[in-house]
Amino acid sequence: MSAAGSQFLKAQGSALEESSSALTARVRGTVHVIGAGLLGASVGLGLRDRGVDVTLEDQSPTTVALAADYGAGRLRTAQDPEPSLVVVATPPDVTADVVARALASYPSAVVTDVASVKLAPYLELQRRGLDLTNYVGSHPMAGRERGGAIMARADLFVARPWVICRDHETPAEALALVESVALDLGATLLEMTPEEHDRSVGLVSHLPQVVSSLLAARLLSATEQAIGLAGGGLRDTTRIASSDPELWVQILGANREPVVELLDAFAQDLASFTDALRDPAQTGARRRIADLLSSGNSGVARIPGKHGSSERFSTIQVLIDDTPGQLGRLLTDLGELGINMEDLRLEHSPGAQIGFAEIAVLPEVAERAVTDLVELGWRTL
Ligand SMILES: NC(=O)C1=CN([C@@H]2O[C@H](COP(=O)(O)OP(=O)(O)OC[C@H]3O[C@@H](n4cnc5c(N)ncnc54)[C@H](O)[C@@H]3O)[C@@H](O)[C@H]2O)C=CC1
Ligand SMILES: O=C(O)C(=O)Cc1ccc(O)cc1
Repeated sequence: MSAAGSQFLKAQGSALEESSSALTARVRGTVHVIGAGLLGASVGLGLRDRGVDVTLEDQSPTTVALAADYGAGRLRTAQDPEPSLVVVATPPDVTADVVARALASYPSAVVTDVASVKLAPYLELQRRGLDLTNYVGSHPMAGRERGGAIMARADLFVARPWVICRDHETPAEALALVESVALDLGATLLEMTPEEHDRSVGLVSHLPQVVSSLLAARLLSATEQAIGLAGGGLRDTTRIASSDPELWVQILGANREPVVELLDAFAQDLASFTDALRDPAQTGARRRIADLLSSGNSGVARIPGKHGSSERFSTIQVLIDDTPGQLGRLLTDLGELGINMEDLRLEHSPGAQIGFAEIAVLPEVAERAVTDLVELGWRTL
C-alpha cells in the first residue's frame, strides 16, 4: 500500500489498524460460509486474513470457485470435521431454509446468518418447530451497491455496526462465537431483538433505499443538459439507487410493515411540504417549509460519523486535474508535509476536466495545510 493510502486507512480508526495488523483470531475452529457472494466472500476474506480456516459453499459452483480463487476460503471436503461456526450469507428469502439445513447437517456448530431482515427468518424457523439453541441471527450494517464474490472486500465490516439478535435461550458460548467473528472482522457489536432490528433498519436503511431509488428514477425523463448540471447533492442522495433490485424486493417485502408505516409518514411530510410550497403566501406556509427544512438539519446532525464527528475537523478543498496519479500525488504531498488526513471525499462532474478533493484535517493544522499545499503548486478553494 502506498504511504498516502496507509495514511488514509490510519484515519479510519483503531479497529482497522487492529484488524489488519494482528494475525490472531478470537474465533476458534473452522468457519463454514454458505453463500459465497458479496457478504459471504467478504467474511471469508476477512477471516482468512486472520489465519482462520474458512470453507465455502454456494449453490453456484462458479461463485464458490471464484470466491476461493480470490482467497476467501476453500471448498469443504468429506474428510473435514464439523465447523465450529456456520455463517449463512444467502438471499433473505432462502435464509430460513439454509439455516434449517445447516442446523441439521452440523448439529454441534453454532449457526448465524447475515440477512438484512431478522424477524421473518426467525419466525419461519420457529414455525418449523426447530431447536434454535445453536442459532443466533445477526446483521452487519455494511454492504455495497452490487453483490457477488467479485465485489467482496476483507475490510467491508471494519468500524461498521454488527447487530446480534440473541434470545433468552442463547447459550453464552454460542453468543461469544458469533461476537468473535464480528470482532475479528473489525465490526462493532450491537444487541437488538429481531423486532427492534427490523424497525431500526426500516428507518436507517430501507426508507433511504426507497427514497433514493424513486428520486433517481425521476432522472429518466431529464434532458442530457439538465443531467450535466448534477453535482454533489444529487450524487449523495442517489448513491444507493444503484443497488440490486432483486435483493431489495426481498428485503422490502420481508420488512413491509415498518417500511409501509415509514413511507406513510414520509408521504404526509411530503404532502405538507408541497401544500406549503404551492402557496407560500398563505399564513404559516413559509414557517412550515422552514420547520421541515430545519428538522432535516437536526436529523442529519444525529448521523454518527457524518456531521457529529466531522465537526471536530476543518475541511480544505483542493482542485485536482482529472488525470491519473493526481490524487496519489496530493496524498503523498500531505503525508510528506506531516498532515494527517481524517477523511477524504472526492467530487467531479462528468465531462469536467477538473474535480476537487475535500480533505478533513484537525483545525490546528488547516491553515498550514493550505499554505504548504499552495506552495507546492496546488490550488485550493
Ligand atoms: N448486499 C449488501 O449490501 C448486504 C447484504 N446483506 C445480506 O447478506 C445476504 C447475502 O447478500 P449478498 O452477499 O449481497 O448477495 P450475493 O448475491 O452477492 O450472494 C448471495 C449468494 O448466495 C448464493 N445462494 C443463493 N441461494 C443459495 C442456497 N440456497 N444455497 C447456497 N447458496 C445460495 C448465491 O448463489 C450467491 O452467490 C443477504 O441475506 C442480504 O440481505 C447484509 C448486509 C449488506
Ligand atoms: O444501507 C447502508 O447503509 C449500506 O451501507 C448498505 C447496506 C445494504 C443492506 C444492508 O442489509 C446493510 C447495508
